[in-house]
Amino acid sequence: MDKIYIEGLALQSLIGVYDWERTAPRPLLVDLCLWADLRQAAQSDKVADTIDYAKVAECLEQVAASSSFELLEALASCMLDRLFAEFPVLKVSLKLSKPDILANASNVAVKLTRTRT
Ligand SMILES: Nc1nc2c(c(=O)[nH]1)N=C([C@H](O)[C@@H](O)CO)CN2
Repeated sequence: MDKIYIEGLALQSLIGVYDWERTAPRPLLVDLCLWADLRQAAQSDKVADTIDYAKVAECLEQVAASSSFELLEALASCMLDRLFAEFPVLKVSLKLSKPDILANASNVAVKLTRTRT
């Protein structure tokens, strides 16, 4: 199956379990793989025949900016729900990273993979 990738998408969201995290939006990173049938776009060379990755990025930015979850898992799940609702994707794998939050780690992340039911 064909795939579209977005890697290192920088977003901001109010997210975290603890009070000290909930005073200001925090930088997050998204790595995304979308499974879709890209044969028509490959043939036509028209953006209207594919999933526009710029529109996908806008969608994720909007979800992140307008939400205030505690857990990365919850925000990632909300993002997947929006992607399935707004784009003809067959399967999505989304890694959501929260860099520089743990003293002795450069990054923490969750990765969710879902197939359209
Ligand atoms: N599995 C998770 N564990 C934790 C999360 C999370 O989102 N998923 N979040 C936190 C805190 O908000 C963290 O960012 C700061 O300690 C802790 N564990």
